Amino acid sequence: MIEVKQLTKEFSIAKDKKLTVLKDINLVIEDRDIFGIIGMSGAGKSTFIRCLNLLEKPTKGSILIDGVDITRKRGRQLLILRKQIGMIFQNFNLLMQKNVSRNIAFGLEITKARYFKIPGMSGREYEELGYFKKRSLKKKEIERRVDELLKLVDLEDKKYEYPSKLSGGQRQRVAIARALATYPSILLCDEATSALDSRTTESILKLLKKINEETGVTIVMITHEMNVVQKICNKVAVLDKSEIVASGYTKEVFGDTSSEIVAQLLGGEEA
Ligand SMILES: Nc1ncnc2c1ncn2[C@@H]1O[C@H](COP(=O)(O)OP(=O)(O)OP(=O)(O)O)[C@@H](O)[C@H]1O
Repeated sequence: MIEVKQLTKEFSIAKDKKLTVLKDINLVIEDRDIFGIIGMSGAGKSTFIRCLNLLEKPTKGSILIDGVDITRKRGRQLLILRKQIGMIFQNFNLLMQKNVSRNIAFGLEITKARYFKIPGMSGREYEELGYFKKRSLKKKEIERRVDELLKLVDLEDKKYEYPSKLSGGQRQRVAIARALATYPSILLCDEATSALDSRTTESILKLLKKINEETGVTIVMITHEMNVVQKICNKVAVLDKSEIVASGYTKEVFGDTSSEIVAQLLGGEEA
């Protein structure tokens, strides 16, 4: 569970001048939710999602993941916590000089085995596998995980292909596999389907839903595409001028005809 408490983010924009981008945000995202964050351009969506994995440091407030306040962690503890959060982006951010298999393996190769938290594995099993040791994963272990992920995202036939030879949808599948490689419990999606056509968007959403159901990963997505939220988000929060103005089950939030901002968003009047 993610609990966001009184989160405020200010940017210094000039001497003695601050811009408040997030103001006193309170939000609970439950395990296995597919949670959408929507709002007009400039509302603070990107800043919010970047605060969730501490790419931006909150000015005030706390972010608790399973009860642990990540804003207070430093060094090795922060590294371990960060492994619980994967992220995908609008422009995929793949390493163009590496093939699909190496892109997916990248996070596994640079992470010490003890930073992994494999779901369902007991302490004893970890010990037997040497997961408490300082070593990196063995080549064979990495290959096994890469193959598992290729199967999950349905790209087994592209294992040795380079990103330049892939379609946008295939690139996003590689990015999803890479983000999930270290067994995160949370996947953040930053406008993950905005660069894709409607058919490809559909197939990526289907994949995300399948992954959510099969692995139990919690998904938090920011998007300006209302149809995306309607298709897969069970819950949604509306950000308007730095504040959460509505949140709850998608059907209820979108069904609230008295909300001007919801009407604007659904009417496609996004700037
Ligand atoms: N590093 C920064 N320094 C100063 N201002 C910033 C910084 N990052 C974002 N902002 C400002 O914060 C506000 C919110 O930006 P943010 O990117 O979070 O909004 P958004 O809802 O994601 O918008 P969009 O949908 O257009 O991407 C904007 O006014 C933006 O200019």
